[in-house]
This record gives sequence, structure tokens and C-alpha cells, in this order.
Amino acid sequence: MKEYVLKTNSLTKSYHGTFALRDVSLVMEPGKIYGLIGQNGAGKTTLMRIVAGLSFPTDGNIELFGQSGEKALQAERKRLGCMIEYPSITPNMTARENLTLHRIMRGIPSETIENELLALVGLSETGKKKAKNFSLGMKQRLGIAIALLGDPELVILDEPINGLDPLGVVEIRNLLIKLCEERQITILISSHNLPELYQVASDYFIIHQGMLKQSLTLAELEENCKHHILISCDQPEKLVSVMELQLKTLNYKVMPDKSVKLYDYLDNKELVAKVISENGIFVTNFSVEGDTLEDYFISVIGGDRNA
Ligand SMILES: Nc1ncnc2c1ncn2[C@@H]1O[C@H](COP(=O)(O)OP(=O)(O)OP(=O)(O)O)[C@@H](O)[C@H]1O
Repeated sequence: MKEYVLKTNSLTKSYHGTFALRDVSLVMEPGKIYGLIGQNGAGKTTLMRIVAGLSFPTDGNIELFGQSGEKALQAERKRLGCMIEYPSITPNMTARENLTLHRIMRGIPSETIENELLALVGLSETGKKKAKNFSLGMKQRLGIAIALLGDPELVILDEPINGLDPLGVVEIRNLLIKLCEERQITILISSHNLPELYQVASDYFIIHQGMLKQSLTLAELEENCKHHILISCDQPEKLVSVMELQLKTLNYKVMPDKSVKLYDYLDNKELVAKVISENGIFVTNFSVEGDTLEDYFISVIGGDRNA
């Protein structure tokens, strides 16, 4: 049986009859970075708060490390580190003082973890500088260091790249990849921006109006966005042999509905059309498809940018 770090079963949360989450069922496997993508108000923070035990579902339930039920979940949440909504940083304290404060609050005796975490998030050299004078990226990294106190196996980060400049995004990305690879930490990271999260995450959950619209891997996301010529015809087997023998390409994929995605000849579509027609194949669709990440996201959530 597969081991899951997190499993949600028909998770639902409503506020006075309005759904913030609706029937969300998803699974997270160990050692992966999951991106939770949705527009403002999609339900990302609500989901994270329920997992962290800061809010409770109206319906459905969650399993953390295979355990369910509030008592067991409370125990399993010791294996969880969170940064939800904003980093819980005291502005008038240095990076180290912030870490010490949270370490003591969490009852962690060892001071050595502070040096280790400051080095890990690249804040060792900040000395006496107060957190209020940090850049947004530095604040986010300090928030992540706080979330890492207690050596969590699952880390939940709500919008940690929101508002960062490209360099800041790269810094956070490298940090998350390091955490995942060196410490085998599973990470759930939310964002409203799919292109920004692209390549940070290995798997994606797309959420819209409280509903899980799609759960897909990075490879599936790339496949869905890759530009291709989509051909539907009356003789798909013949089309395949024409592509291989006459167009000399294996760079195609036959879809379950027997349409064919051809990833070559995007710059010479006329030749493809000519060869198909010369072979007496009747074509019902011949179009160039493929989305930018942003377009793809919009198409998954129903083409509604402002909902
Ligand atoms: N305490 C609350 N009381 C009433 N409604 C709430 C409450 N918390 C969240 N909501 C509503 O639930 C929906 C989902 O909110 P949530 O904060 O989870 O979205 P989000 O995807 O995190 O958005 P954002 O990116 O803006 O933080 C929104 O419509 C929001 O207004």
C-alpha cells in the first residue's frame, strides 16, 4: 500500500453557507514538492489551516502520516512545520533572536539548531540587523527557518514567493529543492501564480472556488502545455504510419480518443497537411495547440480570470 504524508477525504469547509473548500480529496507522497495553485480566495489558506489544525472542516477529514481523528492528528502535527499567511517574525529582533524565541516557545533545548538553520536559509551573516530591515525574500527565508525548527517531515508554506523579485524566487526555489533532496522533507507550497511556481514543484494541485480542479505532475503539466499539431482523422493508424514512413518522425502521441499530437513540423504545417491529403486521409481537425502556463491555468479553472 502506498504511503501518504497527507490525504484529504472530501474535505469541505463552509462559512455561513459559503464554501471555502468543497469536497477536496488529494494525496501527497513523501519527498515531493507540491504546488497548490489558485487565485485569491480559491481556498488555499483554508486547506493549509485545516491541515495545520488552526481550523476544522465542516465535512470530510484528513489523514496525516496515515493517522486520522483529532487526537492522533494532534500528535502527528509535531512532524509538521508551517508558515501560513505571513512569517511569524518579530520585527525588532534579529534573525537569531527570532529563531531563539520560537525555539524556546516550542520547547526545543538544543541551541545548535539555530546556527544550522541560519546557514541553511542563508541568513548566517545578518548579525545585528533587525528583521524589520530585511528584504521580503530574507523575511520569507527566516519564516521558513522558523517553520523548520523541530525537524519537520512535512512543511507547509503559504505564498512564500508572493511578491518576490526573480532573484528572490530563485533563492526560495533552491532552498526548497535542497530541503527536499537533503532532508527528504515533503513540501506543500501555495501560490496564485503558476508560472512563478513552475519548476519549484514536482506536483501540482489546481484549486478554484474551493474545488480541486486538477492534480498533476510536472511532466503532465509540461506535456499539456507543449505545442503540437493536433490531428483528428478517419484513419488514425494510417496517419501514424504516414508520419513515421513519410514524415520520418516518432515525435508524436496517440491520445485515448485516437487524435494524434505531432510535436514536429510546427514550422512546416503545410507539408504535414499535404502528405496527409495525398494519402487519402480525411481530416476532421488540424490545429496548433498548446498553452503558456498562465493560459493553461486559466483553461483549467474554466477561463474565468476574475472569478
Ligand atoms: N474566517 C472566515 N470567515 C468567512 N469567510 C472566510 C474566512 N476565511 C476564509 N474565508 C473565505 O473563504 C474563501 C477562501 O479563502 P482562502 O483564504 O482560503 O483563499 P486563498 O486561496 O488562500 O486566497 P488568498 O490567496 O487571497 O489568501 C474566500 O472566499 C474567503 O473570503
